[in-house]
Amino acid sequence: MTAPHAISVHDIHKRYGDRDVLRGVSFDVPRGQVFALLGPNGAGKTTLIRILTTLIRADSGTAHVLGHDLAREAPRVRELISVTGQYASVDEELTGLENLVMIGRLLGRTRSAASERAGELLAEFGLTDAASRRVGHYSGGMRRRLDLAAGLIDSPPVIFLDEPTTGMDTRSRGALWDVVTRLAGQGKTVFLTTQYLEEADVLADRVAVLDAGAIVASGTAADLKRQVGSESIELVLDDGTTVREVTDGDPERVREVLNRLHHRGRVVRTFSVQAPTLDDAFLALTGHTTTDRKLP
Ligand SMILES: Nc1ncnc2c1ncn2[C@@H]1O[C@H](COP(=O)(O)OP(=O)(O)OP(=O)(O)O)[C@@H](O)[C@H]1O
Repeated sequence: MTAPHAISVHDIHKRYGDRDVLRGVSFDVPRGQVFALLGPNGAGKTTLIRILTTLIRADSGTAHVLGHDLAREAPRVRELISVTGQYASVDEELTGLENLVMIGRLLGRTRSAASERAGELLAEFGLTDAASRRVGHYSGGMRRRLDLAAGLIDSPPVIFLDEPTTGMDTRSRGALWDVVTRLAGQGKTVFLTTQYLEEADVLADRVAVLDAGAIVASGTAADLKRQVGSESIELVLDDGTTVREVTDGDPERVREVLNRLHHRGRVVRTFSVQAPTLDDAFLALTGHTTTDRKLP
């Protein structure tokens, strides 16, 4: 028998009132991979994480973590996972070190074992210098890293991160990306949700795109980018309107866009070349942008 996948999701449905938030979601995450669920606000990402971490139940469908059925073996699943949400859950009144020691003690470690593990994690997450500072004085990025460290005291094999870098500046985002890369290097399976195409591209072995509760595309980031195109141009016209087009680095396609605007008598004020955004991906994959479609 082959070893079960780290995460296996089959035909999950979830409805709130008359709103179908998840509409038959299925995918597998092999062990030791980083999997990114990419989608805009309200797509259903947090709802799916809450289901997979046993906080809420799906209306129908099945899901397994390392072969354990979420519906029948929730306590076992909880031993195998850690989950870090969008809001830090550590105590602001305590120092970083005190927070981790306290959680270690709650998990049944002796004081010296808890301190030792806390020291290891603080070092691993670049927080040693801030160990004896109160968390209330940490930056958002430092808190998020401490929060993630708090979930890793017992070194669970499967790690869920809900939008781990939303609202972070570029430096904190880079620091968190390093942490995720290191966890993957240790053989952990990481499931993360994100609104950033670039984040999925940098971190994930496989990406699934969630749109209004359904997976509309999945594959490697390279597969996805092939469908989306590698480059877009953004033009601001003299009346202030913005035009974006995927051009894939092809000068001919840039010329076509400029000619078209010229024939329509439009004057281009500025011109920039950009990597595709989540909006470009959505437009290419679904025919609509992230904002022009509401849930059914
Ligand atoms: N407990 C709830 N009761 C009713 N509706 C809910 C509940 N939780 C989520 N929803 C709705 O389900 C939809 C999906 O929400 P969800 O939080 O899963 O999206 P998301 O992709 O994580 O977005 P975000 O990036 O905003 O967290 C939203 O329209 C939300 O309003």
